[in-house]
Amino acid sequence: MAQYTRISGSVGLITLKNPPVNALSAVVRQGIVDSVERALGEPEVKCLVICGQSGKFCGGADIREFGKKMTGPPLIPVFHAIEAAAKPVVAAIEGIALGGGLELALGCHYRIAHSKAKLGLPEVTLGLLPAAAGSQRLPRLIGVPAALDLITTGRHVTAAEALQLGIVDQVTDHNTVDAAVKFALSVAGQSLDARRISTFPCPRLSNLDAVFEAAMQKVRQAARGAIAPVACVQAVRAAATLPYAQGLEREKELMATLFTSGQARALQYSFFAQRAVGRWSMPSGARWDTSKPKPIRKAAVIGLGTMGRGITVGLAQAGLSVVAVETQEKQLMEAKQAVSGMLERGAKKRGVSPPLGNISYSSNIKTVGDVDLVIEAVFEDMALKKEVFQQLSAVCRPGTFLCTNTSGLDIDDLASQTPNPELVVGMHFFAPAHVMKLLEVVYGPRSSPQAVATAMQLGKVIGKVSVAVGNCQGFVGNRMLSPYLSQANFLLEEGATPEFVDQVLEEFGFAMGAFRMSDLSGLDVGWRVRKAAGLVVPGKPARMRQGCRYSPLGDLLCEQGRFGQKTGSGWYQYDKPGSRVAKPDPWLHSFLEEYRARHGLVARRIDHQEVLERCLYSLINEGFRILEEGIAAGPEDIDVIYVLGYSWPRHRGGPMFYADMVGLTRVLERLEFYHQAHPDVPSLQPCNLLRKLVASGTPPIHRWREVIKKVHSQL
Ligand SMILES: CCCCCCC[C@H](O)CC(=O)SCCNC(=O)CCNC(=O)[C@H](O)C(C)(C)COP(=O)([O-])OP(=O)([O-])OC[C@H]1O[C@@H](n2cnc3c(N)ncnc32)[C@H](O)[C@@H]1OP(=O)([O-])[O-]
Ligand SMILES: NC(=O)c1ccc[n+]([C@@H]2O[C@H](COP(=O)([O-])OP(=O)(O)OC[C@H]3O[C@@H](n4cnc5c(N)ncnc54)[C@H](O)[C@@H]3O)[C@@H](O)[C@H]2O)c1
Repeated sequence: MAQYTRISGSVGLITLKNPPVNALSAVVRQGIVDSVERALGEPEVKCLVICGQSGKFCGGADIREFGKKMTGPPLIPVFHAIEAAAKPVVAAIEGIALGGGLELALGCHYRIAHSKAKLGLPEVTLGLLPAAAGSQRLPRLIGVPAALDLITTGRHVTAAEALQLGIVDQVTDHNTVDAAVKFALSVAGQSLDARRISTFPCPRLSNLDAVFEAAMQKVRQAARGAIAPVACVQAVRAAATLPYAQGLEREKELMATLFTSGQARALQYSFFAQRAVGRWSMPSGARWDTSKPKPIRKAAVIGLGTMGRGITVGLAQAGLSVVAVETQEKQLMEAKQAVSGMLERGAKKRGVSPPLGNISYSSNIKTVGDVDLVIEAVFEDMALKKEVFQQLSAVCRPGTFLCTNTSGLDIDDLASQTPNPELVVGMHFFAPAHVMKLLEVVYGPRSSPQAVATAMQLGKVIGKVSVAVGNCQGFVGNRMLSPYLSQANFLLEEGATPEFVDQVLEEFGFAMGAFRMSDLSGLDVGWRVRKAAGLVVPGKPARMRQGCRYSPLGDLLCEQGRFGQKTGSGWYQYDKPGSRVAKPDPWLHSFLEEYRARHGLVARRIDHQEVLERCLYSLINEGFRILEEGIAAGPEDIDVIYVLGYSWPRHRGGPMFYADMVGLTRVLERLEFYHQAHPDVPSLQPCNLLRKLVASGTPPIHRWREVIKKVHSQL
């Protein structure tokens, strides 16, 4: 609702009330209409202030209303009525003014923001554009280049930047509503002619075509097939080239296409999924709302290689004390330098001082005796990790949580090295650990709910989206990647090239195809894992292992010292070791031809559809297995992991959402088809849960949990 009160006799105060973010639901919109009408009708009222309750101005349109039948007054006429008012209307912006919230403020005559407020038009991140006249008013207020930046990226700006850009008129450190009331009284009675943004001409640009061409090129490159950023550029172009009323028509037209698009559905699903994963549960029945985390003030990181350094930076930046341990003196010195550099660069960007003093470095594991939680990040070697866990158990005080950053080793096996296995969980970060948003929190059968809650909470403190998952080889993300990569390899054996497979996957929206990604992460990583699993055995018949089809292509490349970017060659060639520009490699093509000839394989023409279906559907099938086994609680968990950790295109929601969009019947049919053609590839055999979902009438994704529950109760 919107509450109307009178302040100091002559100020009408409208307070938006719709927790948690005062979104503009039908009731709130109606409340604004009624309150504005009332205030304008009261002769004693000289000016109006609009604010939001609980220190939040407004989070925009109510996203939960999208997709339902629209009721209540539409936003544009509401904002026009405010702008047309003969009494000054001032927006008092505390906390947030996002999307429709900022558009509401732009409809007001003045805007006063608290210094801690964040403003922005993030509609593009939901597959939309600011269609309550935001795309038309903002360029008129701050000019085309700045408006293009804000609208196409959806980034939030601070109050200070908003003031600099001209979005707000004043910033205050004090009570914003008081400041707005005072301000409103000071301008009451003055002409409002120069305050109605819709009447402003859009600031002229001499190089208009060039600016829009550059903007379009930029969004097309970054968007990887997303349609909303393109529509945002088109809408701003309309503001720059058309009168306001016609610009609004164009905005409406563009929004109509976006509003019902699959991409908008996917992005909005993704928005809610990222919030839903915080409400985790374990098969034991333990849940986020019944498990209390322990506060973590001091943490230790063991092993300061690629991952340990990033984790140390993340913890220190969040204000925690960190003991950083590395046994190799040379590595320790290098790590100290690298960590300090990362902290300094990060601090410079944010205009704060680097928290260098939060970290103490040591080569002695005994220095971690007084920490609350340890994150181990030594080499991916079970024997070494077990030794480290035994040492930790001896030196840490009772109750210290012991976490491992292993990429996929058995958490339970590690926990068994300690007298308190309930304190052990996986905290699986993604490289670079201080940048990537995803954290897989892995619980073993003996991990306590408090250990899970603590790791989830710590993830939140350091700015991650944490997803709780069960213990299995590779956990959720890497486990699903395995059949995807296998299919990519099989396709090469059957006639494709790395360039073609990558092109198809990149056109789908991945930042990198399977082979470019493998070259970046290092082919030796998987090789080591396969060796440890007994799959790389010289002299064994090549294309079968443990009764299943196996492609030794990656192993053969590693035997040649081709580890990817780091060695200057892998699936592609690079100018020099460490170079990032992948070029097709004629050597690799002849190597593939020789390989096929040696194994009696005849290269055939493979089309886009086959590449996409075999890579994606095998990955999705593994996702269904993970749900069936209860390793992930719901499809949202898997989708968040893939969007945030594996560059799955956000506008496609995630693998499980994509399966829902394609249609489960179709996914099942195609898997059956491919499995028939490749009976020695078990990952193509449709899993039971997928069959059950299809058999139960292919319910939409938000109802899968009901079927999953039934499957679990039958186990
Ligand atoms: C043809 C039709 C024409 C339409 C006209 C277009 C109008 C306009 O241009 C479109 C929009 O405004 S589009 C909108 C543009 N606005 C945006 O894109 C802003 C989106 N919101 C955010 O970015 C963040 O939530 C905040 C930064 C606001 C708060 O962050 P934080 O403090 O970390 O908190 P948190 O954990 O993130 O959220 C807490 C709870 O609030 C919930 N909720 C939040 N916003 C909601 C909303 N608008 N609605 C509903 N619910 C919303 C959220 O789901 C969660 O509840 P859950 O039960 O746990 O799921
Ligand atoms: N690199 C990635 O992309 C990535 C991503 C997620 C998880 N992981 C996992 O994180 C862990 C670390 O990987 P990384 O890539 O940072 O490895 P890395 O080789 O870069 O670093 C490992 C570090 O551990 C140190 N170390 C070894 N034994 C030690 C001991 N007993 N005490 C203290 N330090 C010791 C080594 O000197 C080295 O500096 C592995 O388990 C890996 O699987 C890696």
